[in-house]
Amino acid sequence: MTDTAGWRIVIGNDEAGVEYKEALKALLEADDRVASVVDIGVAANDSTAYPHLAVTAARKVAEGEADRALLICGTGLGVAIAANKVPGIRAVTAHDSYSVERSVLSNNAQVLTMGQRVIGLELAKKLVGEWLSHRFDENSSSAAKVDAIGSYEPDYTKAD
Ligand SMILES: O=C(CO)[C@H](O)COP(=O)(O)O
Repeated sequence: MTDTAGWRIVIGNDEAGVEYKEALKALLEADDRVASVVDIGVAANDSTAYPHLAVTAARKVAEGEADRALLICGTGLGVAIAANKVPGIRAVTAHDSYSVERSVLSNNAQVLTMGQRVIGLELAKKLVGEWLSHRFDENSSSAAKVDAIGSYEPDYTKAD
């Protein structure tokens, strides 16, 4: 994202996250800091397992179609674990203000996940609003540490 363009966000959920996905999607769509919202989540009667939608969303970020992803499941945990399987993706579950801030400023996480069965909706909305205001500083002391995370990713180009 450039300073002026607005975030391109992909949002997703499994059947345990439908209600919050709808509420948070509406919040994002009404926010001037957001350029676009792409919904890859499932409907209430769709039992698609959370890893599939998490990886779909994470791939959109990894491939540059979106800047960030917001994923909702029952706990937020499964979608984070699955999204982190996509090379280049840093996905975190965060249900408090400080963790949301540091997920961006320390970890340059592009994917935020939350659990509909864990956090109240009003707090989730507040945190998503805060999330939009945080931007990673590539010149910060955290940048080398984030690079170090990437250095542990498998390099498939070296496969025999
Ligand atoms: O929270 C979930 C995964 O972390 C998901 O919404 C429910 O998963 P389940 O407990 O395996 O049904």
